[in-house]
Amino acid sequence: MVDEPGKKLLILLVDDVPENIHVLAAALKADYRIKIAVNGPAALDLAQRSDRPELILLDVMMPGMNGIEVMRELRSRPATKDIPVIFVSADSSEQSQVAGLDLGADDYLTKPVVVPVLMARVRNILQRKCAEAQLRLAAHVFDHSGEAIMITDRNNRILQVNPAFIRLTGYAASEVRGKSPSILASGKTTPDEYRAMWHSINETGFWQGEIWDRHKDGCVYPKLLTISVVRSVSGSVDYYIASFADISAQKATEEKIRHIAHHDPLTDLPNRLYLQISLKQTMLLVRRKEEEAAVMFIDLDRFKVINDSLGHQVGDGLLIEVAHRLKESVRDSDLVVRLGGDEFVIVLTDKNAAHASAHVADKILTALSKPYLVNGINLRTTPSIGISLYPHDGETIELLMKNADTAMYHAKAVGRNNYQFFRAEMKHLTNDRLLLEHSLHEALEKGQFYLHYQPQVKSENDHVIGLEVLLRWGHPVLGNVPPDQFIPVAEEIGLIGRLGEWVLNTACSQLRDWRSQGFKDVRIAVNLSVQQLRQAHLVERVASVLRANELAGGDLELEITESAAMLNPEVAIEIFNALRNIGVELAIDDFGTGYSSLSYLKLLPIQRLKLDRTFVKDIETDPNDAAICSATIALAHALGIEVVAEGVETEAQRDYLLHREADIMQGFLFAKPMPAEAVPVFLNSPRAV
Ligand SMILES: Nc1nc2c(ncn2[C@@H]2O[C@@H]3COP(=O)(O)O[C@H]4[C@@H](O)[C@H](n5cnc6c(=O)[nH]c(N)nc65)O[C@@H]4COP(=O)(O)O[C@H]3[C@H]2O)c(=O)[nH]1
Repeated sequence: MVDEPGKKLLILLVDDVPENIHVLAAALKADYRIKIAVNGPAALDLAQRSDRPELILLDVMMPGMNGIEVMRELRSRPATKDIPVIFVSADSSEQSQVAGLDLGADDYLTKPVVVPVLMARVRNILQRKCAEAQLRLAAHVFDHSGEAIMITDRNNRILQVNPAFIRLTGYAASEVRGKSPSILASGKTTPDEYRAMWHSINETGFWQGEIWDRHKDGCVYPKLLTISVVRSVSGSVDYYIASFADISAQKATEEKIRHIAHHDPLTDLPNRLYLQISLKQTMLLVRRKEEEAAVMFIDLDRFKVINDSLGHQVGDGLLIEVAHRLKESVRDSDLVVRLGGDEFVIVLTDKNAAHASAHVADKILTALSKPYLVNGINLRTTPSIGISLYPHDGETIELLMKNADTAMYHAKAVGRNNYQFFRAEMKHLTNDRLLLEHSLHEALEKGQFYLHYQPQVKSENDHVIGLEVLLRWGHPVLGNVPPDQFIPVAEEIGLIGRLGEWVLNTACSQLRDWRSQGFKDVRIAVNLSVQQLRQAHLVERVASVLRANELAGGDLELEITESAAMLNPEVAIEIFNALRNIGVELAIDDFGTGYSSLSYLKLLPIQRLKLDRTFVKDIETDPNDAAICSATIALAHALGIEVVAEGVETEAQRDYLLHREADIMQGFLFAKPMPAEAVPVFLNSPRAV
């Protein structure tokens, strides 16, 4: 029986004499709800209804079933056995009172009832019953609480613990009774933390917080602990009540959420948010230890091309492997972060961060340039790395990141697959790149592109047999932007497909013009980007352009760089075969700079290899380059493929290549790339027989 606030307690009056009932009801009705029964059976019936009385005033002498019998019946029934009963009887003998109390009555009143006495007895019994009910409830809560509860005395010795405590700590009650709660301590909570806890308990009578305890089996676990003080009326401490719950699961969830917030889901590397937090700490630490930090920005060269042409799954697989290789290239204490896309950042600290980061950059260049096998596809990529140093290149995170990014762009601009330290004069570069991207988008519509043609001659007789088509961009502000600079950007921003198509259309229509002017024997050689190679219906598009300009397949040679062909050799073989089926000739460009696999080279249905001009350049002075040229020519001839030597500038180079039987030559020695209108003049000149 626990008081329900606002609801009066119910008393059942049992008496066969209406006057008696009247007296009792008049006395009690102001403070209690009243129900009346005029005989025993009616009393029993009302006593076990759901609206059960909290107290019964029971007359002893009644006709039929007397009060004693009613009492016995009440005590025998589970629903009514605990209802307090006061006997009200005209029999004031001691014997009768004792008999009634023996039967289990809670009190005994004699008639005529003295109202104040009646009121006091009723109040006392109800208060006592209420207190008992509350105690029962508290005991139930103590025994069945999911939280461990521990009661200690004023000296903080354990008095009582509940079953949840036993479950949670592993200790039996008998093992802890009389002991200090420090038996549970793990050693992980510091003396300072305990001091703060006791300060709060003594000052406010309450403390709540997380501490680490040790289970009896030795496991350490976190718990949320609440301690409150129970004081006596005089204010002195009687007890401390501690309740606690194991929050390992909650902690694990929190940890998981923190991990998700701070990590990149694809590679599981820390993310940008984590980098911000960690870099701040690194900067403080480095300053204290008088060291330096390096922030290395790493971007994969032409990742977009791989992603767009081979699909996101392959792109994702590549990023996971790159993340793995980056981790392998640094010490455990260095931080490797994925910013997003193909951008990674490494932060390392050292007494000499420039030296350390150069060493790491070298390792990364080697590690990331090795071949990848993703979803059964052989891939190659290289990184461009920009490095900024703290405190030298910036005192804030923003500046360090910006400068490393600028240095990375510089690494890209000077040819990719290298690393660059930030230098103040690089700052203008980022703006240039943004301007370049922006301008490229509108360059086609604004008609800023045009073509140049560079003759290719047969080595043995200088006959012009072909013209390489070279794209030019004349920007009103930037001037003539070299294709080496804008073509990679066009690839990255996804413009190369449209641009390549424009080149093919324009060059084919130009060749038709020349054909109509009587130049029958030259073909054109058009460069094809890796993205075009993967374009849907490439072969149909090429066929349709040829048809539209009344050209045969053999009038067109398509040049694909070695690295583009080897990006996915199986696909390249398939597309090359389809192009061969419509008669188009095929050449591998920049041969020697990539990583051709000979087994694939044999399978590619190509007619020509173009020996890269970097080898031709030093052919007379560098024995390595000379050896590469000779070997390439021999290899190509063994496979029945012609060799075009690029960048021939001197007679000596020409003689050397002629001697090594290079089939075709191209270079400034014969002619520089020229506008379309200069071509007929050149073709008619006595040199180009
Ligand atoms: N130093 C020297 N250079 C010589 C000599 N003879 C020719 N060259 C240059 O060598 C490059 C030959 O083109 P590439 O290897 O296909 O290399 C090309 C090609 O990869 C790319 N490119 C040009 N036009 C296009 C195009 O329409 N589509 C695509 N996808 N790429 C293109 O841009 C690259 C650079 O083109 P360019 O700057 O026009 O540079 C041209 C040409 O001007 C020489 O004797 N000495």
